[in-house]
Amino acid sequence: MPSTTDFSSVPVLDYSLVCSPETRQRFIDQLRHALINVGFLYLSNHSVPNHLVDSLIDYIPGLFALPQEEKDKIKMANSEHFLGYSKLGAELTKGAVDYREQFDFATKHECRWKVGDPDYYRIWGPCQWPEESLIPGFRATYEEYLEKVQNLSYDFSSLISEALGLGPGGLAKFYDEDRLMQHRSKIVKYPIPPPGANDQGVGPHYDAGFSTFLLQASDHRGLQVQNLSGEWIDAPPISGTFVINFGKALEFVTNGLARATSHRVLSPKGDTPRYSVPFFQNISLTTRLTEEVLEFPPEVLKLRDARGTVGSTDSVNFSEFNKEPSGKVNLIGRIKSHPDVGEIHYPELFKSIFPNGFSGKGNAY
Ligand SMILES: O=C(O)CCC(=O)C(=O)O
Ligand SMILES: [Fe+2]
Repeated sequence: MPSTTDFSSVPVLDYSLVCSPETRQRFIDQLRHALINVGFLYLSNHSVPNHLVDSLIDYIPGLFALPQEEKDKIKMANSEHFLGYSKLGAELTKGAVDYREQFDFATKHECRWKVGDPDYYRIWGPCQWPEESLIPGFRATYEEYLEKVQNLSYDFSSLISEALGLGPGGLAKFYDEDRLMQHRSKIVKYPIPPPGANDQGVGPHYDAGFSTFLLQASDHRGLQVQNLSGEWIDAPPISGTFVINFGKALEFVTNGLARATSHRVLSPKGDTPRYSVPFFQNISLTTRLTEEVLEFPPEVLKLRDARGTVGSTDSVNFSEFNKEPSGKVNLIGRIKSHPDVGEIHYPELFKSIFPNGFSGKGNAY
């Protein structure tokens, strides 16, 4: 049954409340509500400088306007780390084609894999960048942006932990030292679909990790999130904010206290494309979530019970968290989203996921 705490809009939280001892608790209370009952929030007055966000946004149309052969030089199929360019229609959600074009990037990282290590150690590694002379300054701007969002994501993780009654360091054990961590981000273009085509920008899905920091980089509606009764609620762009949502890993380790909320993007209407830049905060590759039990105060658990059960959604999920290390779960997710890349770089795992080869339809994410 849907509960009375069901939401009809996504709450906006003002990060500046955290800075003052008089208002900090108000922020924590709002965050607790968003974590348990919504799974999504907007964050205003955040710590990533506006000028950096604006510079990144300014680069985006030019990035997609690079000559097709330059984009193809850095195609994702080159990369065992699933980093690089995916042309329109190359990605699947639940077996259906997403109508978007994108570049997957990530924070700086040296791949840790060596012979004998598990295959999922190879999922993180260096990015493929477009030729500097064709888009001067883009790489440095985006790298600086990623570093700033990464810092915000760690600060925010402490706030999540506090909001759930674990104290500020309660989630620290899920991250390795910086050298061993990588967080992913991508720059996405949702073009206007041809007349008569369906409007799946990206189909309903959950994110995998702890939290996602989404920059809506153009003034288009399209992002929608599913509430407890299954209705799709709009999350339109609000200038100066990030949309933050929580992923399956956080839901899993908090025993359902934090919600991973299903979301989707409808293709834009009008005559200009929609752009967005999600940042996915990862957790340690080697963590096995079933081995990490967290203890929550009873008053926090009561709030989860008051929420009631979450109705079924038509989202895909990351059900393997109950048996595999986090890196392996992510690798399986990447292969399902990008089967062509998976088949090249992880042929054995690809075969176990798609025993009859990939038909273009079926059980993909
Ligand atoms: O483009 C957006 O607004 C959201 C994208 C998204 O949910 C994702 O890539 O996981
Ligand atoms: Fe998402």
